[in-house]
Amino acid sequence: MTGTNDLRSDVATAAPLRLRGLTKRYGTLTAVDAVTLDIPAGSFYGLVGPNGAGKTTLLSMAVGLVRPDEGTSDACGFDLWTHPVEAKSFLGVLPESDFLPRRLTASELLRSVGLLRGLSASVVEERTDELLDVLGLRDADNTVIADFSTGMRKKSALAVALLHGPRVLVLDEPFESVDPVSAATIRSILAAFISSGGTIVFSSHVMALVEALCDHVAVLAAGKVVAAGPIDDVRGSRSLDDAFSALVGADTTDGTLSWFAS
Ligand SMILES: Nc1ncnc2c1ncn2[C@@H]1O[C@H](COP(=O)(O)OP(=O)(O)OP(=O)(O)O)[C@@H](O)[C@H]1O
Repeated sequence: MTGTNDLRSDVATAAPLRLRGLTKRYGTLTAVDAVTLDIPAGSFYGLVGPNGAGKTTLLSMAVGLVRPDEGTSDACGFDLWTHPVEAKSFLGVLPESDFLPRRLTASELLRSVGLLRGLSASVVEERTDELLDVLGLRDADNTVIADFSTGMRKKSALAVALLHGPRVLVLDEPFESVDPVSAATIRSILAAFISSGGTIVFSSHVMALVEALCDHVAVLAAGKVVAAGPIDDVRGSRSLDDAFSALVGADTTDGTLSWFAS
């Protein structure tokens, strides 16, 4: 059996995230069907697909939140299920669902999470202060999370994902419900994270955002990867929007409902 020290020596060269044959079934539905993807080091990787394509299920399996029926996920060389503590230490995760404790303020949340993740009290204080300022949450710090707007919760969850200094960020719809000013802030934070050598995987429905931010993209449809790779290869001479429609099937309805004219 390979020991943790042997595995750790491979961390520098291992792919930040390596998915092999990930499959999840719910009853007769195969939500994710044998997905294999390598997320290259330093990439800004977009995951796109229609509603119900399996993006959240795939990302949840990739980070160890949902157990796959088949397949594996490795973060920096550590399997999420056989070496979860090591694997998760490299990951910063923004899940889709609202998991935040409702009775804490953002700073109470960050302090608790930081200490639970083994950071020293001084580092936790420093990073909490910085995150509250950068994400514009300082003025809301006399408000508990239960009274936050959806966008404020999203920014608090992003702060939680960033706190321990992960190498890989896995973000499910990070820009959903976020106002344009906050979205610009989040974009700058993500760009700085990439510049400092990090890797990001994020899901989105907004093709313009994926085109503006990402160098790689995977298109998921009905649980399967239908295209993946450098974004220029996937879209070819088309816009990503057009490539997406061609890959997943364009909407052929004209949007008219029978009672519109009555
Ligand atoms: N816990 C669950 N139990 C049963 N079915 C589920 C469960 N979670 C997801 N599904 C189903 O799996 C499929 C994929 O869902 P998923 O949320 O992963 O898609 P998605 O691409 O993230 O969708 P969206 O873009 O709408 O957020 C859907 O048909 C969904 O109904």
